[in-house]
Amino acid sequence: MSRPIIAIPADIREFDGATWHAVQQQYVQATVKAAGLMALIVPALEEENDADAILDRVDGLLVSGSASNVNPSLYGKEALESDGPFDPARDATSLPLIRRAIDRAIPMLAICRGIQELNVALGGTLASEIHEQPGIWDHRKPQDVDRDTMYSIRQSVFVKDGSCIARVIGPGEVRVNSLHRQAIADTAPRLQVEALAEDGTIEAVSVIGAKAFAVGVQWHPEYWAETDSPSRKLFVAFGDAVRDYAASKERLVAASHQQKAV
Ligand SMILES: N[C@@H](CCC(=O)NCCCC(=O)O)C(=O)O
Repeated sequence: MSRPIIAIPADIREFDGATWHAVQQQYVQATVKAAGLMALIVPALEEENDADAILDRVDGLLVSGSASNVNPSLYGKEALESDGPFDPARDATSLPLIRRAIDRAIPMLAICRGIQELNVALGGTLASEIHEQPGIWDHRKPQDVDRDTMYSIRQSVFVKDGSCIARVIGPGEVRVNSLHRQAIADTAPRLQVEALAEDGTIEAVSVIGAKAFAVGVQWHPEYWAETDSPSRKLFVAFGDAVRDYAASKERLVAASHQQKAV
């Protein structure tokens, strides 16, 4: 069987005087090297999206991080300039893909902005500038440092016993990186909280009743997926779920061909 393929929704970025559909290398690298899959970058379209047309052709969905923020209008709040930068095309592409992947039991891993999109897609809300709240740490990415330092593992989160993530990386304390200004405020009804930071920030969720791997993490397992054990385990588990889905799809196709041949 050839490598299963996962969809990664792109961001819209502007550089060199042009508009680009972009995904950071670390997500593709972790997909190929740690999860053992192939990645398909999905253009970010503000209109004319067709989530099912994409999902018909892949075996999983990886929703990546991004410096842009989900537009607050998508969770019932007024969008202030200070809530930016925004990426409406990314929002319009990711949220339908997330909802349809869950409906169709297609494996999904959502990272950082991705867990925030997952929460909003299922009816939850986000809090901005969480470091300004009393008792909440500064989870933002360190400034003016090299990328390895920016993504350095520097925070403890506590994985709930019996959770989906606990079955992958074990319950209890795990060390992770942290690069976000927003976080889940009201958890969507269909999500269960799976890990918390010491300051109470929600760091991981899973979809209640999901028929496939459907997990979101606020940290960045992709960045150290080849060297950090919990990061690698997450990507291997995602890869295994995608391979199972691809194999079941192949069985269905073979069975329908057999039926036609009779
Ligand atoms: N914008 C959201 C999500 C943060 C996120 O995905 N961070 C990844 C960092 C990407 C980069 O800046 O290179 C938030 O701030 O909460």
